[in-house]
Amino acid sequence: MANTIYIEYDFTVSPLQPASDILIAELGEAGFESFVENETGVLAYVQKDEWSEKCMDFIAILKNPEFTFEYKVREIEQENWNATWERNFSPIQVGDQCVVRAPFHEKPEVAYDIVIEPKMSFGTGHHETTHMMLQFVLEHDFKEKTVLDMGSGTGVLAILAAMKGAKKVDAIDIDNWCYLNAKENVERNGVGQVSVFEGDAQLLGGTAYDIILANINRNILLEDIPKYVQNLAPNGILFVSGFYKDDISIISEKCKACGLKFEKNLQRNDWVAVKYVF
Ligand SMILES: C[S@@+](CC[C@H](N)C(=O)[O-])C[C@H]1O[C@@H](n2cnc3c(N)ncnc32)[C@H](O)[C@@H]1O
Repeated sequence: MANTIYIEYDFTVSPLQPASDILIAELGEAGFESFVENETGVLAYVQKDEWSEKCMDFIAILKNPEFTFEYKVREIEQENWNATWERNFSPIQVGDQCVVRAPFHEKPEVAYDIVIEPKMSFGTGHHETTHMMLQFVLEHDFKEKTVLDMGSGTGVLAILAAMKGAKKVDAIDIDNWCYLNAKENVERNGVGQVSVFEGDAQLLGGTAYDIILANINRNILLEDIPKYVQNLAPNGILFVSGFYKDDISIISEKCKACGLKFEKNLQRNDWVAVKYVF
C-alpha cells in the first residue's frame, strides 16, 4: 500500500505562548490533524489529498497582529513521521506516579509507565488537555469500573484507566490512523481490557459506563454530550476537555440540561478539563 503523503507546516511563532496554543486551536478547526510543539513553535500536519479542500482559509490566522508567525512547508511520507517525532518527543511526567514515554526512552521507576508511539495521533501528554485528563484519571478510582474513552487518539487515557484497574475500557476514535495507532499502543502496554473502535458517538448503544472520558473539542462535545450521557450509569462521571476556560459555561449548560452537575475543573494555560457527575 502506498504511504500517505502529509503536508508539514513548520511554524516559528513569537511569543511562544500563547501563540502556539492559538495556532493549534485554529489549525485544528481548519482541518489540520496533528501537531508537535517544539522550542520554536509548532509542526502541523494535514493529509495532502485533504489539504486544499480543508485548509484554504488558514492563512487568515497568521494575520493576528499580536503574534508573529513564519512557516516553511514540505511534503513528507507517513514513514518519515517517526524521525520527526523521535526528534521532538521527550518523556512526560504527570504527578509523581505516571510517565508517558516512547519505547526508546529509559524505563522509569513509577507505578504507571505508559509507552506510546503516537506517530500522527494526538495524545502524548505534551498537550495541556491530555495532561489534565491524565491527572483526572490518576486522581480517581477506576477499580472494576467500565470506562469509555471517546476521541481516544493514541489511547493514552484508556491505557491509564486500564492500568488503574478498570475492568472494561472502550476507546473510540473517528480517525482511522488514531484507531490503528491506539490498537498498537494498547497491545504495547499489555492492557487487554481495552477494546478500540473506529467511529464516533453513533457507535454508542447499550453500555452504561461508570466513567466517560472525552477530550475532543468544544463543538463536538456540545453536539455529542447528550449521547454520552445516555450511556452513563447512575452516579456516573463525565470528564471532558479540549476547550478553553471561557467555554466552561456553555459546556456546563449543556451538561446541566442532560442532568449532570459541575464538580470541578483543572486549568493549564487557558485550557481546561472538567468533571461532571450524575
Ligand atoms: C484532542 S485529541 C485527544 C486524544 C487523547 N484522548 C488525548 O487525551 O490526548 C481528540 C481526538 O478526538 C478524535 N475525534 C474528533 N472528532 C471525533 C468524534 N466526533 N468522535 C470521536 N472521536 C473524534 C480525533 O481524531 C482525535 O484523535
